[in-house]
Amino acid sequence: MTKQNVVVSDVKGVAISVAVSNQSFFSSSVVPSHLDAPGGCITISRNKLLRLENGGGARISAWVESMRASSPSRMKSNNTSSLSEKETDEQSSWTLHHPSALRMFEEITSASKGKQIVMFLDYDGTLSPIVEDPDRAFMSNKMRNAVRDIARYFPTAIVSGRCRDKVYSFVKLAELYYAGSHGMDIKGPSKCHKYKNENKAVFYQPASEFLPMIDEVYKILSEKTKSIPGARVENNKFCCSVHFRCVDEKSWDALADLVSVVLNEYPKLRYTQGRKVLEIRPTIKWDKGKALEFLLESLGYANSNEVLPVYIGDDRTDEDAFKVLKDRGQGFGILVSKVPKETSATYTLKEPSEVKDFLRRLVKWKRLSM
Ligand SMILES: O=P(O)(O)OC[C@H]1O[C@H](O[C@H]2O[C@H](CO)[C@@H](O)[C@H](O)[C@H]2O)[C@H](O)[C@@H](O)[C@@H]1O
Repeated sequence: MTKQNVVVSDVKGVAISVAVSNQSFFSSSVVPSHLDAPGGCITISRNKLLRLENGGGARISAWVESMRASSPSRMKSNNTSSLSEKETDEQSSWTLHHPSALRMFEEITSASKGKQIVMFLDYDGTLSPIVEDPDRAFMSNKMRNAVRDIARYFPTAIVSGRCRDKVYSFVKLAELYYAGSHGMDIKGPSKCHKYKNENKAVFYQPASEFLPMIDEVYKILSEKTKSIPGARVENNKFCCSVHFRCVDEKSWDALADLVSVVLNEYPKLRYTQGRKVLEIRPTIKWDKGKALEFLLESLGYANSNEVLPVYIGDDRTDEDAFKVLKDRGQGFGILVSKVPKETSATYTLKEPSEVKDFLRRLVKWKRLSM
């Protein structure tokens, strides 16, 4: 399989990275059918890309293509009996390369010998199930108890695209670190804590100058998207989310067009894509991966071999953190997904309930080994 990276760039330099393949494992004929698009980039076939480049609305088409790649209406059942032979092969190959973190539990705990595990947890789709209304993405009490227990033994951070206050209002655990707005709003625990290197208050907001701009764009987008039924804009403080989960697919190009026109007026902002959401954010080089590095440094593990970071997340934006771990050759990224995705994570878990099982097992193992 040959693969070539192409960047489709809009007039203001908002770049959409497109991985093109001739006979791609992740070609468009496969991805939209039952997958969320892979982390960090959308993958489409060369023919489709040429059609996009030659067409007048290449930029918008590419946006919509990317949005379609995570369409629920195109998702097939997870029941493997409804998958084609090719898809079943892909599923098996993916499981082989990204085995279950539950199945590889012993490998994970042996790798932690003599090291401090530091736990990083994404929120939506990882601790809480994905639901239509972002204001009702509650985590269960059982999950909260599992996270509370984990934090008793390991420094634990919630790393979310949501604004920090909002994600805190869902998690409600004062003993955790929180990195909201895709890591652009970091704060240490407010409750008494006890880890070896926790001796200073942690607080960092690398995008504070963008606050008025994001607020302005949030107001503009909220107003303009009123014409598109189901569209919803969420103010995440240092970034904002344009949700299209409840927008009819026929209106996606109108929504993409609208967002793109607004972004053209703000060259210091860019967008990335999550699960049925366009994330509008500053162009600064800061993401969940940088937040992970910042937190490790704050905990005294900047260049240390005595730490084993474990990051669990389900979204494309979590790929930045998986990549940091891969590049450091340290710790494990665990992707929450039932279906194959291109990822830098080492292991997988299928859904939030498996995340809970994994956290509980880790706590049990730690208690027994003390
Ligand atoms: O980094 P995360 O904690 O995963 O946050 C990413 C975005 O999550 C939320 O949106 C997603 O979950 C919603 C509730 O389940 C769902 O309705 C939406 O379609 C998903 O994209 C959150 O609302 C966004 O602000 C976050 O950026």
